[in-house]
Amino acid sequence: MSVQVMVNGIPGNMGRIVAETCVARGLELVPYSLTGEIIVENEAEVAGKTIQLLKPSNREARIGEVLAKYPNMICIDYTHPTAVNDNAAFYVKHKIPFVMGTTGGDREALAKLVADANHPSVIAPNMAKQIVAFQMMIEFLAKEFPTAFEGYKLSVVESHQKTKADTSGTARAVVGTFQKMGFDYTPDDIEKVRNEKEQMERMHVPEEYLGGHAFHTYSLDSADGTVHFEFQHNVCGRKIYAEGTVDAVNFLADQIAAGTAKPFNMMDVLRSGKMR
Ligand SMILES: NC(=O)C1=CN([C@@H]2O[C@H](COP(=O)(O)OP(=O)(O)OC[C@H]3O[C@@H](n4cnc5c(N)ncnc54)[C@H](OP(=O)(O)O)[C@@H]3O)[C@@H](O)[C@H]2O)C=CC1
Ligand SMILES: O=C(O)C1=N[C@H](C(=O)O)C[C@H](O)C1
Repeated sequence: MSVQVMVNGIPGNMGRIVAETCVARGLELVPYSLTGEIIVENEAEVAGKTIQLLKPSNREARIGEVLAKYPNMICIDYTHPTAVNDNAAFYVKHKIPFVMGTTGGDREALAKLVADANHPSVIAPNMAKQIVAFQMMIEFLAKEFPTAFEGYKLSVVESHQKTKADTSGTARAVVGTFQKMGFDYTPDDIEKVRNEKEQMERMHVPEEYLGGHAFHTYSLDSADGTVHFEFQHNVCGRKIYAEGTVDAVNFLADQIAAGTAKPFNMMDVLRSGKMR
């Protein structure tokens, strides 16, 4: 039996591509989606299906009908940083397993919510396999060689499409790991580039990807300026995250079937060998 998924955040950019990727990889797309209050339409055409859009104001009244038809569905959330905690509380309340790709919100409260309920979930600010591997590499550095870059100066710059609502959740998470190495640097210090001219001229974002890209550079410089390290991940488009999201859904479905589901992150998914 194929896994049933409700993709929330349609008709947004990630919602659309994730829904298409779910269908392409053989998952059953549930024809409902949680959306924002200001969306005027009640339906959207995605992946060859008509998707009914449920707003924060009517989702409580409608979710019973959705769960009656799709009792085993898994939700995928690509909505808005302001919706993260509220949506997660909704999934926990209705006992719906979920994969949360949306960044921002109160991440500590989110982690506490799922931990207290031992709720089946995968939460991560980045679903791209190779970026998750990079995050694990930096975690390894922090654990095994925390003083390797002692005295160095950290700087982080990220560029995303100008419509992005928040600072990169990935950069925030990586900065959290650098903090474990003693760097006096906070997520507020991350430099955001949202000006398209600067994105092309300084960050070298190809023009055709101004509407969807994620460029990150983490620089480490020795105190005397003679040594420079640079870690960079530059993604054009969004396909890589959509593929990782489907991997996360399949992983979570396996855990549920085995009776071992609990809160996970993408590092757990990568470790499982389930990422394509
Ligand atoms: N984990 C990962 O690998 C990745 C994470 N992301 C994250 O995913 C999120 C979405 O990105 P993106 O698709 O580009 O953003 P978009 O703005 O294109 O789409 C977001 C959609 O969510 C809707 N929305 C707003 N509020 C709610 C709500 N309360 N409930 C449900 N839907 C709502 C928006 O509607 P409206 O326009 O009316 O507000 C919009 O349709 C961001 O946080 C982004 O950082 C993105 C890529 C990869
Ligand atoms: O909004 C995006 O586009 C992205 N959001 C995620 C983040 O904030 O880290 C992941 C990736 O950078 C794309």
